[in-house]
Amino acid sequence: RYDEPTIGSGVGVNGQTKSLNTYLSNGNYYLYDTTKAMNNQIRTYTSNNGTYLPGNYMTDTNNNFNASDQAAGVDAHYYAGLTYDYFYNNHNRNSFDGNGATIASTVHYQSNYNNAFWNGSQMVYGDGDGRTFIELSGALDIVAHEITHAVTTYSADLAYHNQSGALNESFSDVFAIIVEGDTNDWLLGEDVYTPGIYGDALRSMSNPEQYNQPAHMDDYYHSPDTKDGDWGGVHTNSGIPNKAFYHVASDIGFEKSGDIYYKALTQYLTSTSDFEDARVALEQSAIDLYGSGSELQAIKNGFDLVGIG
Ligand SMILES: O=C(O)[C@H](CCc1ccccc1)CC1(C(=O)N[C@@H](Cc2c[nH]c3ccccc23)C(=O)O)CCCC1
Ligand SMILES: [Ca+2]
Ligand SMILES: [Zn+2]
Repeated sequence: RYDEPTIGSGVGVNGQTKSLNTYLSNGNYYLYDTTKAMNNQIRTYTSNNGTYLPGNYMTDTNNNFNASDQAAGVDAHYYAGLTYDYFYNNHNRNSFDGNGATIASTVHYQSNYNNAFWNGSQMVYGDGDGRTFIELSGALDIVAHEITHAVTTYSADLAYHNQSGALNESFSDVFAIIVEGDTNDWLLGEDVYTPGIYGDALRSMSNPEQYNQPAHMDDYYHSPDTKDGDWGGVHTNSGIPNKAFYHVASDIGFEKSGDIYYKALTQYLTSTSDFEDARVALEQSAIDLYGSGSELQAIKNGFDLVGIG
């Protein structure tokens, strides 16, 4: 019997059916995508509500992943593929390390786990408790947010505390929004957050204050550089550069802003960059790509409006 790449189907967290790149081996179909460049692989596992990582491969006997306990894996796999495609097609980056690293995701981590994370090697997704969240891999913006953390680690490696940490967070939110690619969608996590409440989200790029984030340096949130202080409030102060991005992308669109932000992240920013350094890096990236024109002006304007001089 030959092992071979196959195309299956699956039903995601929010009930949509999608085509999946799978792999047939010994009569079982695996969430294992070998179709990307240089045979980069996208592999999706389940922790079966435990804490083992990566856990067990998610498999199916008929290549139709439509069971309710498969939905989180379907979306983790499919959205990892979409995010891989974004970085490869728009920035010629082969996976998060630029060298075809395997993208591994584990779903059903712990029980009722209301969060997700990149653990330095792979992505990990909780199922949510059904009230605050449903399975977190069901949101493309969350999957893209996590994979961008890996891109950042292999590029600027922005230290995860204080302003560099808030930038780390902001760049993950920025590429989450760009990968989703909907100019009306400035929200993060809306597809899996509070299923009982319509229209709310974890964060808003256009209106950070709506979810208790500052949108201006005047309101910078001073928090302890500790785990309990969210390392100086990295998920709070990201609202300031996030709002700047909202202004920039509203001016020049997702394609140009994506190219400027990618160049800054991969060629200019370093682990200790702060908000001012980010402005300088983004201005320089705009000049490199487009000269001193409207794109540069958009960066200046966006950062002026949030008080980053
Ligand atoms: O990647 C990240 O920045 C977040 C990683 C959080 C984490 C870190 C280390 C160990 C475990 C979990 C995860 C996400 C996040 O922004 N989490 C925020 C908000 C949040 C989600 N679930 C929560 C539960 C309680 C409190 C806050 C939260 C946080 O952890 O602050 C990103 C997109 C959605 C979830
Ligand atoms: Ca969104
Ligand atoms: Zn993050």
